[in-house]
Amino acid sequence: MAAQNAAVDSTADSVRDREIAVEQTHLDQVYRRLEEKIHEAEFLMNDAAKRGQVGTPGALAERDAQVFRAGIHLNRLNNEFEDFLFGRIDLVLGKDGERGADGAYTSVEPADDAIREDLTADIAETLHIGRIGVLDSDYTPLVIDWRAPAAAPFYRSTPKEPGRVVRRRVIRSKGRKVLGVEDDLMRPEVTAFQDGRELPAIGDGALMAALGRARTHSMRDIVSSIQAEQDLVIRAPAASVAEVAGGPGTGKTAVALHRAAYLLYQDRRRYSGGILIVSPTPLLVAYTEGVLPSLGEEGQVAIRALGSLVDGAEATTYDSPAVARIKGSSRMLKVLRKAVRGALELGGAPDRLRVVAFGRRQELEADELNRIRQNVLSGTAPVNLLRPRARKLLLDALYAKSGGAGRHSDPELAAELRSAFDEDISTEDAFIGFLDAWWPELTPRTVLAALADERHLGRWSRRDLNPRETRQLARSLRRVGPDGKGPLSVHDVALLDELQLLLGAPARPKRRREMDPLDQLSGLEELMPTREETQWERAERLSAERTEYAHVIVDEAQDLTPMQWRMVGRRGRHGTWTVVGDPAQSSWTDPEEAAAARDEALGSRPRRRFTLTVNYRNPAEVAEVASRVLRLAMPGMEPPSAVRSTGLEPRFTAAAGDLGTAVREETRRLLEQVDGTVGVVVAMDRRAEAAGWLADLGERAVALGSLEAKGLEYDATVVVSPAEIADESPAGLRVLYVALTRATQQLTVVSADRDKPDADGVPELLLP
Ligand SMILES: Nc1ncnc2c1ncn2[C@@H]1O[C@H](COP(=O)(O)OP(=O)(O)OP(=O)(O)O)[C@@H](O)[C@H]1O
Repeated sequence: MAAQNAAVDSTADSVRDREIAVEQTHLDQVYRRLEEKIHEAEFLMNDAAKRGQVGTPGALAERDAQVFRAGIHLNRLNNEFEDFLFGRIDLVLGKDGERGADGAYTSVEPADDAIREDLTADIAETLHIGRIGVLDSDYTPLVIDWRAPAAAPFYRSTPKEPGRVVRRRVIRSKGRKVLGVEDDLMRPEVTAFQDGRELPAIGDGALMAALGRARTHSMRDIVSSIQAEQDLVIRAPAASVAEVAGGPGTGKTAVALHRAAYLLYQDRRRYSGGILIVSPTPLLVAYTEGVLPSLGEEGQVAIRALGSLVDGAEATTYDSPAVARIKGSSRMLKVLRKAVRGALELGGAPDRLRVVAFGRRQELEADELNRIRQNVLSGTAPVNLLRPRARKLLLDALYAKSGGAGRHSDPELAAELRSAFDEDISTEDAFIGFLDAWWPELTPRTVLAALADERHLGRWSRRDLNPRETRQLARSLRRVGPDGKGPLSVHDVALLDELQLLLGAPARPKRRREMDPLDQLSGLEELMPTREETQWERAERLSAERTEYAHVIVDEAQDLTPMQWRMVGRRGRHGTWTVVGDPAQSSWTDPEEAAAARDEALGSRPRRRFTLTVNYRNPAEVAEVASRVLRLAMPGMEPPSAVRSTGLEPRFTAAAGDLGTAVREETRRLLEQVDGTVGVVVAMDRRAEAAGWLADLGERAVALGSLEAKGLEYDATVVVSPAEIADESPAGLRVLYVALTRATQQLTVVSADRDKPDADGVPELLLP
């Protein structure tokens, strides 16, 4: 019997080896073609460099453009050289037998006679799928870009709805070497033939192999194993708003990133306006940053944390939940509106204006000045932009007092007199000094600093915040210092953005440019690089200055506060949107207020809703423990179904003495058991302490505050004192749900006394 099994194994091995060799031959052919293309690009670069020596402005511009294009080309090819061919589908003949622009048959359904009555069929087409498309010199497709319509069956086909696909294959390769293949049969009942030989099926499927891999500190793309329900979202038309809901681990972040790459592929011109991906934390940005380059997309997509959305501001701290709740609430809008007006009067605004006009002293008293200020402020324009109007009304009032208005009946002479008067006064030092103090140019940071004074804030917030909230808010803003340049919190950044809008951009001094002969040619300026700036620098500068995007993708959307929705909304006023989130993971306490702000940001655009239902991250054993908290946090809400099981039950331990020692021990144990990362999730207040606990355990172990764990995942996690996390804020149970759903393999829960663990160490909150 053993001998018979060995024979079967060796036959299987030889079929596998043969299939690997088949794919290797194809990959070799693709690399040969890629090398040819790289030579072409290099030739372009050299040719362009030669033109540069000619030196006329036209030749210079052409050179720049060519170098730019060839550079991108080369860069993409080099980047995608690693592991770029990952899939293959074998298909039977399509219904109409027609081919599309990429050379592949277009029909999704099989021809009537494609599968014979005896359930045999011939493979009519084999397509290889990769990160970019590669055509052979005769334009036959060697590799189809994963985003091309012809690649859709690779993702969409299921045994239930196979379409033309008989076999789907995932190819694993490293560099130029094919390492393995994993096949799924979409029509297991059919025996298919290719070149007279029966089509074999190898391996246990690619998805499980991908899910079981150890995690590092960077997210991987899922391009070789996107599932059908995810593919529907990735390829959804971008006409309006795609709203994607799904529990933890259903691939929302992965889908959002792949969608960005897909949209760019579909319509690069339309999305030249840029795609913005908004992430809740810098940790999640760092975690996901590598995915788009691995999909061949860089440059057009900006991934920004909520705390880095405003240029020149970078959030480095977190507010307590109570303060976050105040700063995030839409009530702040009214407070800020009053603050920008009120801030004008701070800094010792003079209560009298004295100037000399036409040789006589003119004065405006406090009540007149006040009337003028109120009159100007009755306008809705941003406060800094109202300054010219304030100046004009001051001059009007002074002119009226001077009696100049009645001096000439001739309108022309009267106008001349008035203009001489205005010029006389507005160049006077006393007037200039007065205006600067009485209507200062405000910056968002100075107003934010002004809010830190409880007396001032009390005046502006009287109707909208209670005295306790006012005190808490003022105290928290003291951190930003008198000039507003101190450390900012994530929620401060949304306030700064709102203030920027309410104040209007302060007039920036224009950058001086050297004289350029091309400046005389109208219209060319936009096309031509200036002397001080290369095309590359210019592209970088434009993307840094960009504040509006063609498409905005919001990840972890359930967490945006109303003020953050306003900030993000402004960045996609004219764009289309993809919004992904899970209400059960929301750390925001007032979901209705946030929903209203979200509706306002998304406007009346039609919405398409999608739901993702399968948890690819957590083993069933971990998901079951997390679902106990979901029941408490969101009664009636169904968790997604976990796709795999490890047989490893989560471990519960009650810290007998020092909590730190227990956590350290558990972390050390897990580090021995998994190859990848271990995340230790603690209440926000314990972050620094927890970092100390893990100090010498190496880079694979990371301590995180509960809010920082958003969107991340680790091979194993240690969740420390569930009760402490749950008690942190009114949304604490949902935050705990997030913490419990980070593990891809193992979960350990360490309880403290307040968790009231039972005899087995299971904390009260996690009892079945
Ligand atoms: N089709 C897939 N093939 C392979 N891996 C997948 C697939 N879909 C999701 N994953 C993996 O599952 C994990 C969870 O994905 P992701 O982080 O995108 O989920 P999420 O819905 O954003 O989770 P959360 O709401 O908890 O942040 C990741 O490791 C991701 O790579």
